[in-house]
Amino acid sequence: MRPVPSTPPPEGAFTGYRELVRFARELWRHSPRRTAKALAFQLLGGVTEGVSILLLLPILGFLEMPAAGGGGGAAILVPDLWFLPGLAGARLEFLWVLVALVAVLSLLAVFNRYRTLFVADLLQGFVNRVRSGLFEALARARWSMVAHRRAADLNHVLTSEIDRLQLCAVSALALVQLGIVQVVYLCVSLAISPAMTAFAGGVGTLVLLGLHPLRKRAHAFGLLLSQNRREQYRTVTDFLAGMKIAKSYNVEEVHVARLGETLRRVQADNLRFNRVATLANTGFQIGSALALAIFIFLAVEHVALPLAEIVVLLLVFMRLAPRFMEMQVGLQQLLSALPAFETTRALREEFEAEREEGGSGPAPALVEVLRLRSVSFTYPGAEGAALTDITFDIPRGQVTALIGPSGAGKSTLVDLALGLTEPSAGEIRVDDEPLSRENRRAWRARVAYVPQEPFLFHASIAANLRLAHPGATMEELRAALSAAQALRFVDALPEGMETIVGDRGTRLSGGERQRVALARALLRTPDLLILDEATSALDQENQALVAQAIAVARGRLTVLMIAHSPKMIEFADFVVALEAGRLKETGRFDVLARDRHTALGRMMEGN
Ligand SMILES: Nc1ncnc2c1ncn2[C@@H]1O[C@H](COP(=O)(O)OP(=O)(O)OP(=O)(O)O)[C@@H](O)[C@H]1O
Repeated sequence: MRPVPSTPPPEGAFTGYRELVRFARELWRHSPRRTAKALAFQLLGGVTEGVSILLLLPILGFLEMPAAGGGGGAAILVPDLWFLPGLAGARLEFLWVLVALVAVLSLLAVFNRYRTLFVADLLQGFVNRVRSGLFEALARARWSMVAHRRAADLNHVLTSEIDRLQLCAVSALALVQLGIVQVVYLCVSLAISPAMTAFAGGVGTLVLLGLHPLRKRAHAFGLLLSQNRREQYRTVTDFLAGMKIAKSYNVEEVHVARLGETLRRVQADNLRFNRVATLANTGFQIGSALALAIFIFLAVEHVALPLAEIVVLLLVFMRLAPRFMEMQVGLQQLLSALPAFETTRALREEFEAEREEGGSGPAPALVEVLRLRSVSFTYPGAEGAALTDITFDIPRGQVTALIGPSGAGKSTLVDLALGLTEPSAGEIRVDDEPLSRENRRAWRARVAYVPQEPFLFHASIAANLRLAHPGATMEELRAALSAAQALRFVDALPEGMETIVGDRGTRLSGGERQRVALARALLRTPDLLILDEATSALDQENQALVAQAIAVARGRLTVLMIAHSPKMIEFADFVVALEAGRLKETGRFDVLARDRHTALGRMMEGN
């Protein structure tokens, strides 16, 4: 199938050079001392590479004057050049010159190896720092800021986009060295013939300036590449997350086709970009061949330089010309990778602006009651409020059941009580202390949460439990498992507590996962235990057992649980019923359940 290129990103002002400056500043800030050392190495590398060509001068001089000095064996005369003061006309043993050449080039090779290792380590450190900086900013950002982002997009920036930064940094340092080598070559060639140097330098500079539109295209291509890669990540992540569903519906091919389409688009974009880039390269090669011919003509016919100097100038020119092209290619490469830096930087700034404060101060302690007062909440970008004017109390040591139809706002309310999000209006108070930006993180340390679909890490059951309490003893782990009605099944596993639960806990059944997650929450001995339909995957018998476990802890444990089944609701002390984001009724379970005019009463009666 013929690849179809993507629609280019909307034409905006070219920002590539500004980004380049920002990138250079960021690289410098990473480690000024080591970056300065790397630049010094590049300088030294550039100078030595440039100067090594000077060694050719005496050898070429020998070619021109082999018999100079007569009968003295293989010796050469040093030509009269300003950068070899006092040596003009001196006799040098040919063999020694060759030895010096080998020695210098060997030293250069050793130095280059050291420099390569140093620069690679510096750049890896830089990339690591950017990656961990972004990861940290993401980890510390407020939940509401992170929740609406697609995991695939974050994964894309944290992995693929940041990997492209390495290319940015390598290209930037290579450009610095290229620039230095270029200057050295220009100096060498200036010493030999200022006129010819002006000619070569002028042609190169004009070509570089003329190729600006191509650099602009490279930058636009970089933006496209970011878009395409993000699409690839979305396709792959969606497929992996829903592989079971895809297989059960026999729609694997849809995902394969979607990825294929993205990959073909990437290929088409690359082809389109490479066509333009290589066209410039070809043009440049033809142009430089033409310039070279003019150069030789001028050197021979008008400037009448000696043969050795013409040969050196030719060498210099033939090294200078492709380097202008290399500079262009390097700049293109850098500009096409720079959008990755911009994406990373912008995302990090966004997260840092939404950094969650607090956490180090004392957490508000739940002594008597958690109060919700006129709480409303609207999701960012949503038209209507998910919760409106909710007021009720969650008394300490009691079990409060949150009930209501799907979409009533139960999970939204749980996120607020958990301190993950903040009310758009109204407030939540732990006793008399309002939950605020400053203490919300610290409050979460006192809350344990068991979600609808509990997440277990790919580790042992013991390691998963110790996330909640790293220093817990084996006895404490067993007690928590026992309270969550999970000890019996864990003991029956061949490796018991050391059993690895698989990716996201897939080696356990849904009910087993929920009970391990409940044990993890209990291990924390929280002020508030929040269960988001945490018993939904349990059978009747286990539901009753968990309900019993929670009932036993009544008085010690404050529980807020989203519940649907009457089995779970009936052991609650208080019930809060929501409907369409509003409080429908609230009160003691026994009072509401007895009243046929209440939603709970009708629900329990129908049971
Ligand atoms: N991230 C979100 N962005 C925008 N709207 C949302 C978001 N999450 C939930 N909503 C909306 O807020 C309302 C309440 O949703 P919520 O998940 O709290 O309901 P729920 O009572 O927990 O439902 P269920 O019992 O089905 O889980 C719904 O109308 C839902 O569409």
